[in-house]
Amino acid sequence: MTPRIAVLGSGANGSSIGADLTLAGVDVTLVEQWPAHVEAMRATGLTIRMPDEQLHVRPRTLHLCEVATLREKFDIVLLLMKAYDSRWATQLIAPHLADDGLVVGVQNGMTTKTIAEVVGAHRTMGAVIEISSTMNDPGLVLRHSGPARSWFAVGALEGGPVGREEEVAALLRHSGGVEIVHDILATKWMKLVSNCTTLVTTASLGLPMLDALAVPGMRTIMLRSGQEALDVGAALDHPILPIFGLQPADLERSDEVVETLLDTLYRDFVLPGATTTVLQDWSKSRHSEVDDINGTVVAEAARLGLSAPVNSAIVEVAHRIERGELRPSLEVVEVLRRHIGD
Ligand SMILES: NC(=O)C1=CN([C@@H]2O[C@H](COP(=O)(O)OP(=O)(O)OC[C@H]3O[C@@H](n4cnc5c(N)ncnc54)[C@H](OP(=O)(O)O)[C@@H]3O)[C@@H](O)[C@H]2O)C=CC1
Ligand SMILES: CC(C)(CO)C(=O)C(=O)O
Repeated sequence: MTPRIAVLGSGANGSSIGADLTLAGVDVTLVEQWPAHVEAMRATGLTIRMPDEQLHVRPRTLHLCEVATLREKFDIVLLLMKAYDSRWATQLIAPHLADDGLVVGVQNGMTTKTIAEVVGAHRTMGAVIEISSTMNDPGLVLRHSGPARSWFAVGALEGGPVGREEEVAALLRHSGGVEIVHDILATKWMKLVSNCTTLVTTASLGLPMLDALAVPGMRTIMLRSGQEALDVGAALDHPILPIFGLQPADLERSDEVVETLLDTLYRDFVLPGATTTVLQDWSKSRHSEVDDINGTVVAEAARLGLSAPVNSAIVEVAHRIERGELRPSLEVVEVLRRHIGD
């Protein structure tokens, strides 16, 4: 029987993957919380604009409130909501997941265990996603990195559905390169290191990623943030593993890991003018994934009796921005320095 697939959270990345699966003839349904986006996809279709090509598809769509009308169960749910929405989104879809179905957290942040707490480790698959994309208008995604420049990792937790990774990899391969990994938590932590380096740091200046990196003093703050995350990962016994298609030999020098990740991300995935998913949230007046990214490093450091002053400063600044006390701007470089104590 043809597997029934859902993309739960069809924002920038969910829509891109959903469009690729629709074009490939997969039985896929896009479930989405932004009413105007669902209505636009139903009325005129979904457009994915990439640097070298444009896709236009008519996907099957569901408003979140229509999930309750579903009769058949899904075999695989690709969860592409923001990390902070993982628990309730998994609870929402759980009654509509087949007994041997899988929920795959195709997100930033350490969401795999959260998903497993809801549907069980045996129905959970972890994933790392590297697609750079933006969605500002309903029905239209600007995908900066097409399938040839997108990368995923897929892996099961211990006690999870080991051996079924290929079912998920086969789907994601329509959207980019896929590696099956044996230590998904360590692989996701490596992505967290990259995210700590780039996401909230550059967004807090209100600039596209490339411009923010060029601001004097920023590269140092970014690398220090990533290094703290890497150090906390080491204290958690996470090995250094290659992501973004790198090889183990590329990360042999432990003092250069964060810089290599940063340079690889900027070289292979980020286009001029591209803003982070965090700045996209802020520009829509939504809160960001800061607590799932830098906040996770601070929390894990505290649990281990360590400190993470740079990530603490970044969390504090992001919370001030989200409370409306600070605007993302160049002045934030100084604010960050003061919080760090430089
Ligand atoms: N975007 C990127 O470049 C990258 C993102 N990621 C990660 O992928 C995951 C998904 O991110 P991404 O696709 O960017 O997230 P989006 O914010 O685009 O989408 C996530 C969910 O939020 C909803 N949403 C977004 N804006 C609004 C709005 N104005 N009102 C109501 N709902 C809204 C989305 O629907 P809709 O947007 O339709 O409203 C979707 O359901 C995250 O974990 C992210 O960190 C990883 C690599 C790169
Ligand atoms: C592409 C980028 C930097 C932009 O949001 C990102 O979100 C990621 O690498 O996870």
